[in-house]
Amino acid sequence: MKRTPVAILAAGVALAFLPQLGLPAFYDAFLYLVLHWVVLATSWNILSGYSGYFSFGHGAFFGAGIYTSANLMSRFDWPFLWTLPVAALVAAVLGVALGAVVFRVKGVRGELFALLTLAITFVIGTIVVNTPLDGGNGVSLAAVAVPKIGPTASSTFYLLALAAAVATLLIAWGIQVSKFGAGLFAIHDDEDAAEVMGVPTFRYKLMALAISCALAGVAGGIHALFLSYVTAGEVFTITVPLTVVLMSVLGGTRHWAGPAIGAVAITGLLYSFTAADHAVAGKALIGAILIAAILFMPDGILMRVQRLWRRSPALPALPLGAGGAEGAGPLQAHGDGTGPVPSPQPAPGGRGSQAQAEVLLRVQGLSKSFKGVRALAGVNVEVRRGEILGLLGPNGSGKSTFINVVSGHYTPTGGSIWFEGRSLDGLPAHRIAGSGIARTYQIPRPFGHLSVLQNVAIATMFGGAVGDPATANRLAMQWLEFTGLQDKAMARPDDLNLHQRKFLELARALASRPRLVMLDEVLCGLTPSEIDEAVALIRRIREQGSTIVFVEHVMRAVMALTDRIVVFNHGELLAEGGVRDVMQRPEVMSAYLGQVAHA
Ligand SMILES: Nc1ncnc2c1ncn2[C@@H]1O[C@H](COP(=O)(O)OP(=O)(O)OP(=O)(O)O)[C@@H](O)[C@H]1O
Repeated sequence: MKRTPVAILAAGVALAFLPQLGLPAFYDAFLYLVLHWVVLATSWNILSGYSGYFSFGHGAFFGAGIYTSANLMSRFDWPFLWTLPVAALVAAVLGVALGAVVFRVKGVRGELFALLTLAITFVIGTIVVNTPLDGGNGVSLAAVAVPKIGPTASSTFYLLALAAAVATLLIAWGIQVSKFGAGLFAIHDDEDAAEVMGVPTFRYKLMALAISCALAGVAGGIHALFLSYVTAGEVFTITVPLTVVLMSVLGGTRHWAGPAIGAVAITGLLYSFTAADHAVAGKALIGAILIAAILFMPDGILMRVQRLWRRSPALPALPLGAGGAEGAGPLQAHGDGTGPVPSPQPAPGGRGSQAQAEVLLRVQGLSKSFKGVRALAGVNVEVRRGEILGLLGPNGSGKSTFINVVSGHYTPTGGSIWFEGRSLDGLPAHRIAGSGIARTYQIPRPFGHLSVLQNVAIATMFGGAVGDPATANRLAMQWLEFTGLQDKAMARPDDLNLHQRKFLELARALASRPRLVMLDEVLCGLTPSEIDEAVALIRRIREQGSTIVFVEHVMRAVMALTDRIVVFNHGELLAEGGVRDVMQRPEVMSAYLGQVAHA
């Protein structure tokens, strides 16, 4: 069994004996509040810290839990403990209903998402006040019996919050080290790139929101009875979201334990000042600490401590598996069918034999317009299994748009796409990736907070359907060996030069074991010797079985690599055929080569 969950459980069991010491109720109440904020901050972090969708609506879900439990207890005489699962469910359903709408709108990210979730808090608060749920007078729970879990009522609340905190931390840890967590971290850094690499972004965000809300709902349910009298004016405020954001940012949002550390620090400080009758001074001090933390520890206390511990300032927290290279085994000579093994047979349809090869990708009448700009105007293209098809054309002729539409990054305006005989029409990008198509970006788009190894491991997990992060890390290491980046496995993408970043794009594309790879100007910006290296690598990619669509302006690479070319001009197919034949044609010379000659 893994050490972390055992440690969390052991700490939980040890803390459960605290009430046996017979401490004054004051300490029970203080510890209850600490654990209460641990649950709230950690649950917030599961969506907002991991995926980067900063929510200011946590008060709404917490409040939904409070009012669900309060009403079930006061109106329907439900036993307190029975109300907790319902509080979790109501909060989760509320979150899913919100996410199902909001997560579909691409524009609602960042600050817009934060503002929208805050607005939801006030809307729900207004509804609660103006309905019998609260009625404007609040709900009194003075008559509700506190279950006898601990020796006293205050110790019961402490034990309930402890159980909720242990469960929440275990869930947060489990998500962080899982494939699900890796997908959330990828969404955090570049949602569109994550989707194109096979991460089901919509489903993952919805799942994270549902879990986050359910845990907040449980915290709310417990807190309702702890308060014994609840009013909407105190529940549906900005205080809850603001506090959990501060706690998580202080502790560190990229680690399951970060928000808990922040919660302990801030609650402890606030309480010690309140107890000493210096509440205002306490709040001012916390403000100062937060400003200092944001300035000097922008990744949070935990990350800073981890860096000092490892004496490696560049090393980020490792969300995948047991932690980066430790999980990466030695390169397997022939792998298990998912790593970069040499193809036992020559690739079907090498140079000169494409006429007989099966059609892998068929694109018919494909068009794409951007508010009046016709980027693709009904092109028909066939890509044959095993070939390297060059996609050429002057600037703005629609080459990148072709890749963007086929990979699902953009929805086409018209036409149809068939891959291995199956229609891709209407499929989301992650399902297109899952069906065996990978792409690189003209300007590399690595996940900036993840290591080079983790970047590739994500492609292995989602495009390559590897479920276990440790296996994904091992396979990712093989792809780094294949592209010559093995020495950079633990570096951040920011530490790579352009050449290495382009090769990282290639490694990520290959790691999903695609049957079709679309390379968008991978040679752009490279030196002549780097281009030679890349050309050799692309040959090796074809040799190990992939079909390649190759968008490129570097003509010597096009000449060296392609079996056939198609030429676009103004979003239309201008010519196609053998590279030497097509490039001699006058219409191509004037459209494409003419422009290059004048460039
Ligand atoms: N997201 C977008 N919004 C608006 N217009 C776009 C968008 N993407 C592409 N276009 C337009 O579509 C046309 C085709 O662009 P595209 O990037 O596909 O050309 P390209 O052949 O790849 O060019 P280059 O060789 O310079 O990369 C251009 O006029 C471009 O301005």
